[in-house]
Amino acid sequence: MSPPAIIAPSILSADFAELGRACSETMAQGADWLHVDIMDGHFVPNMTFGAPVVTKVRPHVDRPAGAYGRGTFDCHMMIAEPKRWVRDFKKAGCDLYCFHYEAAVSSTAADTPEGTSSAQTSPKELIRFIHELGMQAGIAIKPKTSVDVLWDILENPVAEERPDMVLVMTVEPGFGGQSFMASELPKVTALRKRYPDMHIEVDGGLSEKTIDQAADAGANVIVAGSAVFGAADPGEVIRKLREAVDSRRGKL
Ligand SMILES: O=C(CO)[C@@H](O)[C@H](O)COP(=O)(O)O
Ligand SMILES: [Fe+2]
Repeated sequence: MSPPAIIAPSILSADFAELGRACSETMAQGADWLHVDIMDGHFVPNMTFGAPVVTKVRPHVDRPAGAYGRGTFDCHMMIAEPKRWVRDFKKAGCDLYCFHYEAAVSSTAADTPEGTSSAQTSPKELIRFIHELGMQAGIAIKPKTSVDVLWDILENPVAEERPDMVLVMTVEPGFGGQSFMASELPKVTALRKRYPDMHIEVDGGLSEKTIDQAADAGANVIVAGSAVFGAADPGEVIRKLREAVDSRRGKL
């Protein structure tokens, strides 16, 4: 049976002037995780914030012990140098560090604040590093990236080098409020068929209108920004997203 629904509102659509309060309120309305979009203006044509903001927001949300518990900070790293920021985000309170496959395979040497090189890292080395620091590791793919790039990474016999979650983007990364791309769902279907127990996250354009398609394909971690933060009753939206996923468990 596929894992239960995890609803992860994207705080990109929250009021940044009230970020701590927005996070604690969303959790009280029934969210499981908080999805934290980190954008660097290079990997995507937009910027958000870095580890210092995560450090300040983190204490507003309780985090019970154990992986994937309520209050998990699911950091979606839309950044050109994913290896460079792993330590900072760990210190800031990130629980799940989800980097982009495209960034990992194309990142080039650069100096870190410690003066060491963050030269090109293979996805498996990056996953191992994230695990060594005690975080869960996710790997994300953009719409133009084939799901086929993931098979070798997922089939790695070394457990520490395998991701805990795959994120299939259902919009081009960079902005909230875009239209859902159903064209990406065959990737989810293929992943769910091979990996019944794995967390598969979808991100971009998820709402009460699009959740049925995503849930049918087998997604269980649902990111929703504008649909939750723009709703008159965010708790009701979270409840409906959860129900759509959980009602399909065991039928996929
Ligand atoms: O990563 C991203 C965008 O790049 C997302 O997490 C969006 O923030 C989701 O927003 P909605 O499409 O749900 O409004
Ligand atoms: Fe995201």
